[in-house]
This record gives sequence, structure tokens and C-alpha cells, in this order.
Amino acid sequence: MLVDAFKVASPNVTYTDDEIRSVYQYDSTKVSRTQDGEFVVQPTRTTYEFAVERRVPKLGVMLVGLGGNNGTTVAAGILANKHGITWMTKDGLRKPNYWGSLTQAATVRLGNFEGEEVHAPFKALLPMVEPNDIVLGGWDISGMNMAEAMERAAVLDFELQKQLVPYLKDVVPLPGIYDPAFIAANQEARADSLIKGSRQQQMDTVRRHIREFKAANGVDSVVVLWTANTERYSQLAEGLNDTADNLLASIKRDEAEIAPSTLYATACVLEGVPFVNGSPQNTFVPGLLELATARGVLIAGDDFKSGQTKMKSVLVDFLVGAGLKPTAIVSYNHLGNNDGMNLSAPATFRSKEISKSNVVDDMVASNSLLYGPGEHPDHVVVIKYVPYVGDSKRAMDEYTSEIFMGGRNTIVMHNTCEDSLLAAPIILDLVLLAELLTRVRLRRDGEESLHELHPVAALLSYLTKAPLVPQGVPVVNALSKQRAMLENFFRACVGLPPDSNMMLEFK
Ligand SMILES: NC(=O)c1ccc[n+]([C@@H]2O[C@H](COP(=O)([O-])OP(=O)(O)OC[C@H]3O[C@@H](n4cnc5c(N)ncnc54)[C@H](O)[C@@H]3O)[C@@H](O)[C@H]2O)c1
Ligand SMILES: O=P([O-])([O-])O[C@@H]1[C@@H](O)[C@H](O)[C@@H](O)[C@H](O)[C@@H]1O
Repeated sequence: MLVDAFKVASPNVTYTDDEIRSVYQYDSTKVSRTQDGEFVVQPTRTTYEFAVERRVPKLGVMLVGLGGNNGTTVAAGILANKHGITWMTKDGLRKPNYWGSLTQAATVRLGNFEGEEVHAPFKALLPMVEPNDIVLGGWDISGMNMAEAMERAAVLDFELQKQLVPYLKDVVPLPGIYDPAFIAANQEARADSLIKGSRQQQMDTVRRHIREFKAANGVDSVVVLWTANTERYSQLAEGLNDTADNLLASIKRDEAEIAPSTLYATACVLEGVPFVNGSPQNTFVPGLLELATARGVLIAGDDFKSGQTKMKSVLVDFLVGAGLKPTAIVSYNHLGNNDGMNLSAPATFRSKEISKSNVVDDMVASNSLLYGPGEHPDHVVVIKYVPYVGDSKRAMDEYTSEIFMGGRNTIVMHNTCEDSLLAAPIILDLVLLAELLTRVRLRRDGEESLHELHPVAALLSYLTKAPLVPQGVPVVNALSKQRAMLENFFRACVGLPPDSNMMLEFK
């Protein structure tokens, strides 16, 4: 049974016109070691108070890379859903949906009603913006209008594209900050709509664009998300980008090593606008992390987890969790879109190789019964550019594991990932959840007053390959744990316990 909406009946949950307030008992553990070296685990219970603002804002979303495959697919998807556009294909009539979005198309278990399992849409847990209501804008270094850019992307059925042209043909992304030193040289041909001037002037222009977009559309808040090309890593250096002051001074000095993505992100932090990085480059240099934290502006990233890596974060979790020992992981894929062309350059590929490789680290580290100190599986990532396949990425993986008594198991997988059709709903989840998290306040027992979450939004880990977390916080990549972290946090905000899956009432 699916219920569209529900209320929690509990003395610990209060619904006012403005807020949902809950008092939540957070159960965890404390591990300690006695003087004779024995480990002791002590259950702990900490009282938290949560407050979630119920008023959902009129949300503006500005995509960096709006004219790309992902950007045009997000724009097309919102329009098709908003206007109920259907289209005919050789397989019959197609209707718009938000499948692939955790918030819009996934459910959570509420319990059991007269012997029937009851679920609700994930988005029913807390008040959030409806994607159809998003006001979309953004930047692109390509000045092509969105209708032609959608055709260039060649992601969507043409019968659908035809119906969307009237909505998109007069929409041209704002010019973008282009620095050929950070993306592949093969991107130069499309870089014809640029923000001129020094890095300071470019950043100031982006800040002005954000303010003008907000005013022109009458939106209450804005979230900016990077879905532009993958950049090479920026060098980290003392005096350059190691502190907030040094980063701002470096931008003022027009330092060449400050990447466009860091300029957009710094502009957002200075405007108090959340910034999400959907690509693998190290946009969030230490100085920017310090600036965002000091100003309490939400930042999140890195690199959408959409297909091949998402599957890896499930399969390796299953293998290691089952006591099987992955010893070799080979992840190959080829794709033919502009992202693939940009990644054909060694420096930009390296950014992606890092984010796609580190995703198993936490799972391997969780089981030293299998892996000795410093031991880890052979792990290879290969990406090739094959224009013919376009956005339809072909991922081929081989997982070899050691099993009982010297045995070996090999899993081979072919996974056709329609990259933008998988990424677009993830982009929507990222911006909807980023906005929602800015309306959450919490207070741990002993703290004086309610305060916002840490600006580095580790809760969005489920949606990224390389989760950005506050310093000292463990990185979790296992998909099931990431989903549980997000769902259980939302459940706590409405006073519901985690779903323990014990189902003791039936035992
Ligand atoms: N499944 C996925 O599609 C997926 C998954 C994870 C990460 N990503 C990342 O998302 C990003 C976008 O993917 P895509 O397939 O849409 O690529 P794309 O090349 O089609 O789109 C990127 C767009 O960004 C524009 N651009 C580049 N640099 C810019 C800048 N500095 N300012 C403004 N615009 C700029 C380009 O002109 C292009 O239109 C890539 O970095 C990719 O690695 C994609
Ligand atoms: O499918 P996934 O592993 O999440 O990630 C994808 C990579 O496999 C692909 O090679 C790359 O071009 C995309 O940008 C995306 O990063």
C-alpha cells in the first residue's frame, strides 16, 4: 500500500503552521578500551531537537553547464512533466516521469496496516520543492540556444524534442567563465559565449547574474549546481588557496591557478547561495571550505554517482559484507558525448579516475578479516571516447573475488548507462535536498539553541561518487548506508525511528 501523505502521532512531534518540531532519541554506541586492553562497547542515547521550516520557497536553480547534455535534459524533463507532454515512439506512447529520482520516485517503509506493508514517497517525509515548480537558468560557455543544445545533446526522443522546441528556442544560457587551462583543448570550439575580464571581474559578474536571476524571477532562494565539464585538479598551495583570505586575495590578484569552478563556487558562497559540484575536480579548495564554513553556506559534491560507480558501490558492499574478498576490479567504459570528449584528455580523465577509484575505500577498510594492513583490490578505471555511442555509455566491469578454500569468483557485467537520463534526476535530487537542508535546524542535548547543519552537506553522499564531508568525518560510499543515512535523518526530523528491518512483531 502506498500513502501519499502522513502525519506522525507522537508526543515528541509538533506540527505548527511554520515548523515541524521533533524531539528525537538518537541511539548509538561508544567504544572504549579498558586498562587491560579489553574493548568495551556502550550503548548511548542522546536527545536531539529538530525543527524543519514547513514553508517551501519558490526555488531558482542555476546550472553551470546549462547547455550541456545533462543541463538540457534537466530542462526538458521539467518542462515535459510540468506541461504533461507525451510522445509517441516505436514502442508506443511515452509519458513524462521523474524515474531515477530518489525523492520523486522512491519510497520509504512506514510500517504495517492490517497485515499490509505501508510505504510513502520519499518526498512525503519532509516538505520539499516540487521539481515542476523550479525556475531554471544558468550559464554555459556555448551560446547555443537550449532547443538547439538539446538537439546537439541527442539524448531525448525526437518526437519529444519537437514539442519542447517552442519552450526552449528563445532560452540562451548566460555566458560562462572559460579557462582552457582547466578543460580539454577540444572544448575550445564551443567556447563562444564568455564572461570577459579578470578572475575578480568574472566572479563579480557571476554574483551579479545570481542577484539579477533572483530578482527577475521573483524566487525566494537559489541553488547553483555545477554540471559543466570536468576540470583538471587545481594545485593546492600555501598562500594561494589554503585559507579563505588567501583564496580571495588570489582571485583579486588574478592568479592563473584559480579554476572557473572555484570562481563560481566562491561567488555563490559570497552570495549565500548553496553550491553543488557534480563533477570530480577539487573545486572546494581548502580556502573555499573555510569560507563556506565561516559563512554557513551549504556546499556539496563531488561528481554525480549515476551508473557504473553506483553499481560498484552496491556490488563491493555486497561482496565484502558477505565475507567474500574482491581482489581485482576492472571498470571500463566508453561513451561518445561531449563529456567523453572532454575526458579524453589525460588531465581531466585523472580527475574522474580518482573519483571512480576511491569509491571502494570505506568498504575495504571495514573488513580487516579479508584485507591486511594497506592491502586493497587491484582497481583499474578506463574511459574511452567512442563518438558513435553518444550519451549511451557502455560500462563493462569485471569483479574477481577470492572465496572459500582458495576458490575464485568472477562477476562480469555489461551496463548500458544512458548517462544524462541517469544524471538528470540525480541533479534534481541534489538541488531539492540542498534547498531542504537549509530549512533544517537542530540542537543536541546540552547545546543552548537550535542551529543549522554543518555547511558541508555530507547527507548528500548517496548522490555523489566522492562525498564531500567535514574534516574528520568518515567518508561512506556504500550505497545502502548512504541511503539509510539520508532516510533515517529525515525520519528523525519527523520523530520516526530508523527502519531496523527487524520486523520483530512478526517473529
Ligand atoms: N551520468 C553523467 O552524465 C555524469 C555522471 C557524473 C558526472 N558527470 C559530470 O557532469 C558534467 C556534465 O556532463 P554532461 O554529459 O552534461 O557534459 P556536457 O559536456 O554535455 O555538458 C557540459 C556543459 O558545460 C559547458 N561548460 C564547460 N565549462 C564551462 C564553464 N566553465 N562555465 C559554463 N559552462 C561550461 C559546456 O559548454 C557544456 O555545454 C561533466 O563534468 C561530467 O563528468 C556526468
Ligand atoms: O556511471 P558513473 O561511474 O557514475 O560515472 C560516469 C562515468 O562512468 C563516465 O565515464 C563519465 O563520463 C561520466 O561523467 C560519469 O562520471
